Amino acid sequence: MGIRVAVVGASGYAGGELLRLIAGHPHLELAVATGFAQAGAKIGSVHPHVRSFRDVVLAKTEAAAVGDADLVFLALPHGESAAIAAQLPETTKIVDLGADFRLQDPAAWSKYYPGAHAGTWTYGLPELPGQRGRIASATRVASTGCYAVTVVLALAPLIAAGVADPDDVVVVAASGTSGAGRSAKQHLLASEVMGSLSPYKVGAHQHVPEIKQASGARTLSMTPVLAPMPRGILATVTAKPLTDADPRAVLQEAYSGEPFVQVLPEGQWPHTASTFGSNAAHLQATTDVDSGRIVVVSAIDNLGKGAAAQAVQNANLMLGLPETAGLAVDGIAP
Ligand SMILES: NC(=O)C1=CN([C@@H]2O[C@H](COP(=O)(O)OP(=O)(O)OC[C@H]3O[C@@H](n4cnc5c(N)ncnc54)[C@H](OP(=O)(O)O)[C@@H]3O)[C@@H](O)[C@H]2O)C=CC1
Ligand SMILES: CC(=O)N[C@@H](CCC(=O)OP(=O)(O)O)C(=O)O
Repeated sequence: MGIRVAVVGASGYAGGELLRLIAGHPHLELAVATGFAQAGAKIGSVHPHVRSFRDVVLAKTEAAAVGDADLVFLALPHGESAAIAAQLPETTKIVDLGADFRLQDPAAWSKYYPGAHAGTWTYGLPELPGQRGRIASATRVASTGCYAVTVVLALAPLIAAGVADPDDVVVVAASGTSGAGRSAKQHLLASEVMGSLSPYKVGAHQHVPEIKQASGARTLSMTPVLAPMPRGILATVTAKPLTDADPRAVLQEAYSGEPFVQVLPEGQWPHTASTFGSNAAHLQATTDVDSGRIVVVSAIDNLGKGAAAQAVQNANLMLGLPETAGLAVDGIAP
């Protein structure tokens, strides 16, 4: 028998990807899946691509539904995780995919999110120095934001090495539409998105404080762009150099033993499609010949390394399983 896990918020995009990963995981078993408006529906009607659980009925999202699951994935809208988490036994392991417990600074929370700051859990990015061990011994882990993981992987080693100026970082990052969740929104209609790129939350994105907290950046401008594709994030991160070190060599050294983070061969630049369906992050770096700025391009699948696969990676560590269990390093292309 496998380790019993619950997916709370299973009817959403991140929840659906969690179900797909659990179905193929060698050690995990689905104990229960819940929905909110879609409670009572069969998984087969909500996520037709997840055949393995097609006859499982979504329970109502409430703490009681979780029962005796060993680990709970929370894939709920921001602000909804704390109430459920507070009702679960302290021994129940939880991985939260939402933002509720990511930030250390309550003032940073209040600047970008409604409601009171719920608290701070262990930050779920194993590739940060020392973080893998902290996650392995934690019972509560806050998985990273999708833009945050894309940018932090590109930036943190360069700031830690004193190579990039933490006070001069500029990010432009494009995301597929699934990053905005599944609920109907006018700006996500096919007629608004198809054949068009559009910036949004310009000058005020909620992941900026998370990126600063996790990467060591102090001043950062980020412009998100909605891209006409279902999945994927491609971030271009530029920073003022503080030394003449080769940024690519710094990233290569930082990630040489990492199973999921790959600095691509010289001359190859990341494509979002190469990461689809996987927990991979692809990076490439150079120095801009005109401005002298460091340029790093980083690509992930927002539902993979940006959400569900990252959450499973954290769960694997918390459960003492092989970190890579049930996760793909190879994407789907074209
Ligand atoms: N999409 C992404 O790329 C990423 C998402 N995340 C985070 O994961 C979480 C889920 O995101 P995503 O799957 O995209 O969102 P969706 O909008 O696709 O799904 C939201 C889920 O929450 C349920 N829900 C909606 N309203 C409530 C409510 N008031 N109380 C309880 N449950 C509710 C929905 O149930 P129902 O449909 O049955 O009403 C659904 O299961 C969010 O915190 C998001 O920020 C993190 C990283 C990336
Ligand atoms: C395209 C799009 O709208 N993306 C969302 C990503 C939000 C999200 O999912 O936030 P977390 O990763 O913090 O949970 C946005 O930019 O707000």
